[in-house]
Amino acid sequence: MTGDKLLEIEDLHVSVEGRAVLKGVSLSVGEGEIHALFGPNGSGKTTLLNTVIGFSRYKITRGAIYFKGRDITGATIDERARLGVGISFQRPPTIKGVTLRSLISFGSPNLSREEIEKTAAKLDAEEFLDREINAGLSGGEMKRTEMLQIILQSPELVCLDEPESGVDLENMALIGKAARIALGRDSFDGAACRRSIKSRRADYKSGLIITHTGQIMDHLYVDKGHVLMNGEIVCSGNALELLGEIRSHGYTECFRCAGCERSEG
Ligand SMILES: Nc1ncnc2c1ncn2[C@@H]1O[C@H](COP(=O)(O)OP(=O)(O)OP(=O)(O)O)[C@@H](O)[C@H]1O
Repeated sequence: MTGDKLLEIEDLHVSVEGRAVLKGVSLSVGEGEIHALFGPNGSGKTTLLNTVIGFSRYKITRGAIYFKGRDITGATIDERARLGVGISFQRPPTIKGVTLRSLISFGSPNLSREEIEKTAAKLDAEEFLDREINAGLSGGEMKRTEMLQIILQSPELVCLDEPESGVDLENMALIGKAARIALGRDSFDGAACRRSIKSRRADYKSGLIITHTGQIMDHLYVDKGHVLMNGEIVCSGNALELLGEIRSHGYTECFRCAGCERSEG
């Protein structure tokens, strides 16, 4: 374990409903780094994020997860949230009888009403604060409320599961800005941009982002990418290069390439 690693995943095997989904994933995210996760449908990307978050239905059968040097493999979802792990879901659930405002206040009791409303207004999400969580919201509206929650929660590790899904092109710029803010790269008033790169870096949060289209990468510099296939990371490297390869040759080529490397190694 090195001091600058925020998240370290070692040989992670995970089963969901008795089915082995992750089969030996190892990955580490340094402090202030953003990593992208690519992979075909059903390869295990959401399973990986939800396991890091700590949902109990994802059973870790082998391996370990460390956060800030601490073994959190057996920690509950609440303990992990308190330590600084946060997520914006791909398909957030509808929660009847609970308003978004009360959920935010429950998770972050120190936030003032004004702070919540000001941030919601910036994300064009004010009108959703007093509605039941995600009830009747469009895909894009849900993403805005998810980004609102993660900005206000301000976790040290920001996990985003397909932030662009269901978002139109105009709103994508807003989601991109919200992602930059959640990751400590920007602020609503632009103040962050006026500081030196060195002083800004101190505010950087770490991120693990699932993306199919890579659209979020038009708005955010991603340090590293990983391709997950059939529950294993088959390739890691420069995120933009990987995305380019996937766009040009598809995942079949990743699988073939990984097979070559294994037989060569
Ligand atoms: N609760 C569950 N019960 C049974 N199988 C599950 C459950 N959750 C996930 N799986 C299975 O685990 C596999 C991986 O699913 P996961 O959602 O992690 O994939 P993904 O890479 O995120 O896919 P996508 O790109 O389509 O979102 C899939 O085959 C899925 O059907």
